[in-house]
Amino acid sequence: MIEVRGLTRRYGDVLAVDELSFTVEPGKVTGFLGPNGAGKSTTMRVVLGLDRPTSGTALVNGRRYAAFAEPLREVGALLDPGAVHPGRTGRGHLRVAARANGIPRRRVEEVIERVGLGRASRRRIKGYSLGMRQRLGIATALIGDPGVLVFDEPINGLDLDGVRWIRGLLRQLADEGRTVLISSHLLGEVEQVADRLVVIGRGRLIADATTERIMSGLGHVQVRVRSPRSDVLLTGLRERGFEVERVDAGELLVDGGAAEEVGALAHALDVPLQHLSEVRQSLEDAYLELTSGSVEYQGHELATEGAR
Ligand SMILES: Nc1ncnc2c1ncn2[C@@H]1O[C@H](COP(=O)(O)OP(=O)(O)OP(=O)(O)O)[C@@H](O)[C@H]1O
Repeated sequence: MIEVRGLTRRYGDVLAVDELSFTVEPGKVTGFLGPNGAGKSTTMRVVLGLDRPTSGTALVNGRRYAAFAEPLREVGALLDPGAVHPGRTGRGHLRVAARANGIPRRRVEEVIERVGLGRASRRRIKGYSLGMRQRLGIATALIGDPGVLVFDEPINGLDLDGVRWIRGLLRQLADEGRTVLISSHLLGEVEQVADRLVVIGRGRLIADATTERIMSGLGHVQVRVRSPRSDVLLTGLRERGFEVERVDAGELLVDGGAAEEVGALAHALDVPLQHLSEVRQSLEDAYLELTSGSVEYQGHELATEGAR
């Protein structure tokens, strides 16, 4: 389990993380979402003991990272897959990591197998593709068989095969009862694999709930309607509290209702319709709007879920 409580991190004038609190539970994949600069990496670095909080705490299994005598056995991290010695082979890199942490050498072969690095593990890292570097980074994270995993942007930049593979692996790791936290700046990357989402913007918590709940709160629906008597319909809709925008002489865009309601009202007013449809804003657009802070987007619906 990871518990972030009232975490604040300032860099001079920049408030990178602002009073952030959330919990990452075992047995689930939790997506940590927010646009570039939202504070995800900073939060993860504090969790991993690589940065100090200005105030607040970040605990792994109830303790600060620095308190662990053998941290790789508690928490595995993928932060920067480029930060490896390019002249070493993948296997050599894993052996160094194992030796430095008192981990038996057989684990090296086990993790090579698990991430599907195979024969590539005998080649020098400088010749690795991004996907292979990512697999090596994950193998390194898994070497101590930790119960908690923290992966910063593990899906970013992978090809379709790589994305499928990593989603499958994340699911397995959670099903084994591990705590899995993955960051991303794209909703589309994590919506399929994450059970829960913690969404942040400008260092602050925006939403913390199941993926299903957050997805159903996103995506703004409008009704597009065309009628030769659109002025009558416009008046009728406004009288009933709908927000209506006139697109042109015959076409209206209606907020806050479903197509059936608009159709039923048109029928009641004896207004003929030439077109009636629902238009849903793309989820990615809705998410960007939510995180940009430009709109208070269904704030209550998306607020932190009490019951888990
Ligand atoms: N060492 C640092 N010194 C100064 N400012 C920093 C430092 N690290 C991060 N920041 C700033 O803190 C803010 C949050 O950055 P952070 O990297 O945590 O965001 P992020 O959500 O991980 O974004 P990205 O997806 O781009 O990695 C940004 O404004 C960033 O410029």
